[in-house]
Amino acid sequence: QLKIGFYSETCPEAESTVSSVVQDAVVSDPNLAAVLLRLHFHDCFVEGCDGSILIENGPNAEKHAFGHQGVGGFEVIEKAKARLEDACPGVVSCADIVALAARDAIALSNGPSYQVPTGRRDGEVSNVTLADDMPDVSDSIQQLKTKFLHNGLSEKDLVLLSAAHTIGTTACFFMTKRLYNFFPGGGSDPGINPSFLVELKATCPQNGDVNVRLPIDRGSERVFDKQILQNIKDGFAVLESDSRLNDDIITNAIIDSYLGILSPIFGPSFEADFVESIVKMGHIGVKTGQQGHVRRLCAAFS
Ligand code: HEM
Ligand SMILES: [Ca+2]
Ligand SMILES: [Ca+2]
Repeated sequence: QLKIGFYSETCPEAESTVSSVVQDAVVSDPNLAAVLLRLHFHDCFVEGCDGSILIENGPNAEKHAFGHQGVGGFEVIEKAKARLEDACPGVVSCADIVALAARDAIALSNGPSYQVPTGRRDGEVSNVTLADDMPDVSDSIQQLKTKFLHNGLSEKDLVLLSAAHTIGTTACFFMTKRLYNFFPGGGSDPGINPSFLVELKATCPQNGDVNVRLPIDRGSERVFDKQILQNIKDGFAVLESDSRLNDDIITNAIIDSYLGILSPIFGPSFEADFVESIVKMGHIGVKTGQQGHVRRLCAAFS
């Protein structure tokens, strides 16, 4: 139902406007690339890619859900929306702006460029309980697979989309359990490479400041590349959920396929397959045609 260039007649400058707003934002704060990419994931996984996460309708708004902890980039989306309301009022949906911004963020991080099918309409619900099934860092590999499958995404999509952690940072908040309380009696995740464990504990000491941030892809936090997969394989994953991809023969083999371990010459392309997966993610539960509406302000239903 979505199509590439949906706005080519109704708002020809739609995509270039989003690109220029995202570019300005990332130049002034490089980490916004990661933030915008994450925002697209969190939007799509709750009620579909419909801008539901952008709504600010009080303490029970979806955006305040625990599962959305740390999500941001709202001001960038709202700025692009304001420019587009000036240029072509009531035409470009907030849901599409989120999807386009994620694409631009990847390109600005030296990742693959791709075309985004557009034509999403904005959703009309927002409730904190709707995000209860968001994937969690502490989920088992089985839970992660199930949550992705519920959104029409395969094990391969799970691996490729988790590799979005090739850019960005996490707060120590998400590390505490993994470093100090992994088992009921305490202790750390045995999946962490011992030399890395020392490093992680130094950055996130027990009872330390949980707001301290560290790169998720060790040594490559600003570049969109497949280093994250090598790090995961070697026990250098920072996020617990990424490390869980090692726990399963299928996801393990998928990681290996991109690292050229199974077939050094004829292996699949990480970049090309990532693009396929993120475009697929961008189709989750989309509203098109007469469904939903196009908001005037991304944070409000009207
Ligand atoms: C598989 C399930 C996933 C889990 C459990 C998960 C969890 C997390 C957590 C806990 C953080 C740190 C947040 C913070 O401290 O601010 C994070 C960051 C991030 N996630 Fe995920 N994530 C998952 C999948 C994805 C997917 C599918 C994408 C995009 C396609 C994505 C993109 C990102 C990005 C880019 C960041 C860095 C954000 C920043 O620098 O502020 N994640 N994720
Ligand atoms: Ca949504
Ligand atoms: Ca990287």
